[in-house]
Amino acid sequence: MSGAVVEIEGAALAFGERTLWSGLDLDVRPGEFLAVLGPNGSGKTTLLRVLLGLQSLSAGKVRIAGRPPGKGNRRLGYVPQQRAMDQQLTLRGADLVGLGLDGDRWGIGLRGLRGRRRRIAEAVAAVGAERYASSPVGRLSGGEQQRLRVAQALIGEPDVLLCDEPLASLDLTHQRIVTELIDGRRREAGTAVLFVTHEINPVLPYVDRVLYLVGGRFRIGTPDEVMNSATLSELYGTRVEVVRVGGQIHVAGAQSALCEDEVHHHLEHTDEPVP
Ligand SMILES: Nc1ncnc2c1ncn2[C@@H]1O[C@H](COP(=O)(O)OP(=O)(O)OP(=O)(O)O)[C@@H](O)[C@H]1O
Repeated sequence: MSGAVVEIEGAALAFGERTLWSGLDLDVRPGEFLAVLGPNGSGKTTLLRVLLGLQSLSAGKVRIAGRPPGKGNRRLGYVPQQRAMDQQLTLRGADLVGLGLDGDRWGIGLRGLRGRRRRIAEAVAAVGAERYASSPVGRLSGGEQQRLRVAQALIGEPDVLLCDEPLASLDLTHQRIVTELIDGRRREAGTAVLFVTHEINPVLPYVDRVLYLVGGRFRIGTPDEVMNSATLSELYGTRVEVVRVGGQIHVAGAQSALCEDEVHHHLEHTDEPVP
């Protein structure tokens, strides 16, 4: 036993002729914060789907807390990519958060019910969502819905938290609230965090290691080891300039190396920070 809570060994994933990544070996320790970066279509979400047991590997194996993914693995929390919820959805915010407790043994009776209510209230308060916790989620803004999803993922006290661009629709204040919440959880409870993001800067102070995927290749290391001109130039196969300004990382020049149209489209603004 390596002590890692996520163990990925010799993993490969291909769809038809296209290999997203192969030869991926990665152990994630309890409490570690791993940022998963890479351009559109590089396989970031697919990696999370493998860990969730929703996608099988083409080769290799994956273990979460020593067990295969899927199989009722309650050790996982998941914050999906932001998608607007159906406006007609009448489920209340607090009930959405409470779904994260499903499968917990609350027992029957008032004590179980009170305990459940208290935990939901605490989770709602932790993301600052008290004001709208009783409203139907379909009527809430994208950012409000996203804070409830984070509360839902954390309430089950997971050993591993999988986040798919959880900051995408949040303003700067709520980006900070959510990242500090996730950071607090991993520090206090040793939850390992795999955080897919296009933008490393909002989480840079927390990141222990980066997994950077590009066109079937990848690098794993500390932000300093991966987010530098030499490493990213090698990964993209062209000259890429990485500059640190005021504690932030800016990447320029990667777009010319990317051959997929959608990637060009995504990166067409030269001053946009490249993932
Ligand atoms: N079940 C599938 N069958 C075939 N191709 C798939 C399947 N699932 C994903 N893909 C393809 O694999 C590629 C990687 O998708 P994925 O969603 O993992 O990328 P990503 O890195 O998360 O991208 P983005 O930054 O755009 O969210 C995409 O080209 C996608 O179309």
